Amino acid sequence: MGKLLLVGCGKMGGAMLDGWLSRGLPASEVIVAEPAEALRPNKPGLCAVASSAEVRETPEIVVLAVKPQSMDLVLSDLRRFAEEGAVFLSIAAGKTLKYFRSHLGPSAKIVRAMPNTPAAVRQGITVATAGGGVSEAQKKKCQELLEAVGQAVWIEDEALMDPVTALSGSGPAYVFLLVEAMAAAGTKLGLAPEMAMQLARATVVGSGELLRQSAEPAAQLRVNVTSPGGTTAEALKVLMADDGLQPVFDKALAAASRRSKELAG
Ligand SMILES: NC(=O)C1=CN([C@@H]2O[C@H](COP(=O)(O)OP(=O)(O)OC[C@H]3O[C@@H](n4cnc5c(N)ncnc54)[C@H](O)[C@@H]3O)[C@@H](O)[C@H]2O)C=CC1
Ligand SMILES: O=C(O)[C@@H]1CCC=N1
Repeated sequence: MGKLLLVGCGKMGGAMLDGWLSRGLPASEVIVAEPAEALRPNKPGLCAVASSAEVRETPEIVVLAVKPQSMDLVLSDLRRFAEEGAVFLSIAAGKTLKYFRSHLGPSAKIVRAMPNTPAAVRQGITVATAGGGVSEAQKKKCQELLEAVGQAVWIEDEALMDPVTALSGSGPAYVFLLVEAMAAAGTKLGLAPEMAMQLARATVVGSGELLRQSAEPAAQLRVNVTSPGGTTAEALKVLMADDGLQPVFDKALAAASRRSKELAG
């Protein structure tokens, strides 16, 4: 034992693999199972196969980075590793510890985690929860894997993984939509589409960096932009009205959280 098996090398699995390798994990310690040839990594020392059925040696950790809808099929071949004591680190939306125990055996060691796509630039945030039987040393190893692509936060209450998925897991999409919506609104006011997109993008990137570097809370950073009687105040009257942005986000996150629960089955 000792190797790491990554099952699924798509957007998230690929980003995590890049993070591990750039953090110094030797490629020879990693096996990747990925059916899509174009996504199967071709790196010196790294063993990449089309299917986990080809993997003989029991890995120390199996990272599950396939779609929730593919999970049943993937697990049918991996139960043998659970029986040998491998730890399973799943990043799949919705799939519960109970679900994994029902497929991998009641004593399977499982960590359920929810990262996000800024992991691709090591700026992700992952929330993780460990099932029974996972030792502190095993948790630490999972934490190292997750921290290779950003921050990692542990929680005890698994039920919170649904709202976590709705907030930080899906959250990057909301921010990108905000960029699209700001650019579209600017275009409607007469800006050329390319210029509107350049301004919207730079504004979100710059604001993100300000948020990262500043000790002030987001609400104060907002106040700092808002000159009394000025332009921002007029926009915020619309965005902060009773039918403004908050009820839209309330509805959107509730829908995502509900979907996370549905994916459990
Ligand atoms: N994309 C995102 O923002 C996030 C995704 N997730 C979770 O990560 C998981 C993967 O999502 P993405 O990377 O976005 O999807 P993806 O579709 O980019 O990657 C999934 C990969 O699994 C591969 N795959 C399918 N069947 C397989 C099998 N039998 N054995 C090995 N590999 C197999 C596919 O070929 C594909 O490359 C999902 O469960 C999703 O819920 C979690 C957090 C954020
Ligand atoms: O949309 C999804 O289901 C996945 C999980 C969080 C982000 N992407």
